[in-house]
Amino acid sequence: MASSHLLQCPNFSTNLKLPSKPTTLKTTPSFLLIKAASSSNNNTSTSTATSNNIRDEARHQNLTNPPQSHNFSAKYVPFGADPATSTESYSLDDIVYRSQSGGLLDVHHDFSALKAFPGSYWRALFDSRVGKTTWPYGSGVWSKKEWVLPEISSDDIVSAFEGNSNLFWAERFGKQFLEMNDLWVKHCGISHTGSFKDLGMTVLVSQVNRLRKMNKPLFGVGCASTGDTSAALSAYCASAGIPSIVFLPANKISMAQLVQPIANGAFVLSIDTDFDGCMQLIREVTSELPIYLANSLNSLRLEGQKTAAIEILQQFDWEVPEWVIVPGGNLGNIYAFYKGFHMCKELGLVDKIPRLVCAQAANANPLYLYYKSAWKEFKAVKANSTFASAIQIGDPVSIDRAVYALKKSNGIVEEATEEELMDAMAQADSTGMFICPHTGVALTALMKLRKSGVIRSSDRTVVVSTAHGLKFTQSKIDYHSNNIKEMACRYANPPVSVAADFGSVMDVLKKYLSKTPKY
Ligand SMILES: Cc1ncc(COP(=O)(O)O)c(C=O)c1O
Ligand SMILES: N[C@@H](CCOP(=O)(O)O)C(=O)O
Repeated sequence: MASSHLLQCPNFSTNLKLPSKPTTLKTTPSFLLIKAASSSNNNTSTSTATSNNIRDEARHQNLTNPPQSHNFSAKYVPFGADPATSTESYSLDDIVYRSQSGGLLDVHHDFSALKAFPGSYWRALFDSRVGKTTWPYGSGVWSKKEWVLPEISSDDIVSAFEGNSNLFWAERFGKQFLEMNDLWVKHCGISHTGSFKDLGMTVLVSQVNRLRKMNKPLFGVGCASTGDTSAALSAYCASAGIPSIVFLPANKISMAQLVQPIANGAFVLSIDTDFDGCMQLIREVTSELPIYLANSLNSLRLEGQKTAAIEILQQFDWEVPEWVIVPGGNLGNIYAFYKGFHMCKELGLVDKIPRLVCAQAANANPLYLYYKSAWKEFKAVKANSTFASAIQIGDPVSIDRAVYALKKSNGIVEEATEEELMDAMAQADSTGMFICPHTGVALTALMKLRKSGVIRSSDRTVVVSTAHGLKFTQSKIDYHSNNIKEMACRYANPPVSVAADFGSVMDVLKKYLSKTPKY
């Protein structure tokens, strides 16, 4: 074994000498490309010393100063299988979504290789990459590349520098409505296509890019969607020049969501069914045609989504919050959060994981009903219409993953009626946020758990906001116009129509000032 690791710093001209057994790394090395690097791609045009963009720069660094090789790797294994006894596994370069028994798959990382480096090393490495433009590590997802897709070449990555999303201190909302002073909202929807799906899609489309360069028979990528997966898929595919095909339930997604894949040049099928119907169809189609499946049934997606959990810990300087609340539909994301937290604990970055809460709309609540039956019997439901339209899902593909995550994290499932979720959204907006109805579902869960005393006033709590409110303006317009049947719209704030003359405007303002409490 060599006596030292020579790790090449991408941004600085000096090489860092690290001890051969990196057990304690007290100072932040400034940094370390632990090279991820099978260069199986055929895209390695030999760059000269003059680098003219960040991708070329990364390629040039690798050619001129080959970084320390490593043996990090990942493969597909059947979800929930005991690694000690199961022999079934697949390369990530295989096109496979299900195990032999028809069950889910999981991406399994070689923990023994990752564990050769202590938690302090990983914390310092991840921290060193935040806020940079270095390809591809400036992305919040690819800053954790060794834990995501360790073997992909940086050249094959399709990224919009996603992640690194705002962890917002909800000071006024916490104080005013919940008597909490340590409430945070992780704004995953303030993102390239306006939802957390970007985190998973950069990984999936990057892998497809690699597979196509390997001449695997893949014409394009397809998904069923309630509007956010399709937006992310079409944007990342368009950026890489890969065809995308999206199946959308007709008249069940917002205009803003519908126009995203249209604008990005996807082949859009508007199908007269619900999301579960579209999901069934895309599964059948992708087993017949050379179209790669991009829904979270494909476990690659969750590898990207799990980085939001790591990012939360990082943003708290590696302190672990008590609670993390996630709205759930197809149920991949709740497992992705569990996986991110679990990896941080297993690899010594933190010493515990938060308790997870999965929040569902009462109109589409199969997980909630299952939880309430003490996990006795799962029954898919017919999902009814909900303002939280992106989680109008009755037969979630990741049900087993969600149950696993909740059991392992001492988790809870809550639900929100239409009135509760819309009121919660309006309340949050009235304190300066502009959230989506799904975040309203998560906030309702928080309100209920505060009321019952399960979540205490001082508990550090993170609510995951999954999409941008601007995608769901029609629901806000309906609410603030008092235009929703059988809903009181208690926090509606409709505009006042007034004639265009000084007297009328003054009358209206005087009335307003006399009624409004002074701050
Ligand atoms: C905005 C939004 N929030 C929450 C979810 C739920 O995520 P998951 O399907 O992973 O449970 C989805 C998609 O389903 C979504 O688009
Ligand atoms: N909300 C999702 C539903 C599909 O979920 P996925 O994570 O399995 O792709 C969407 O926006 O389509």
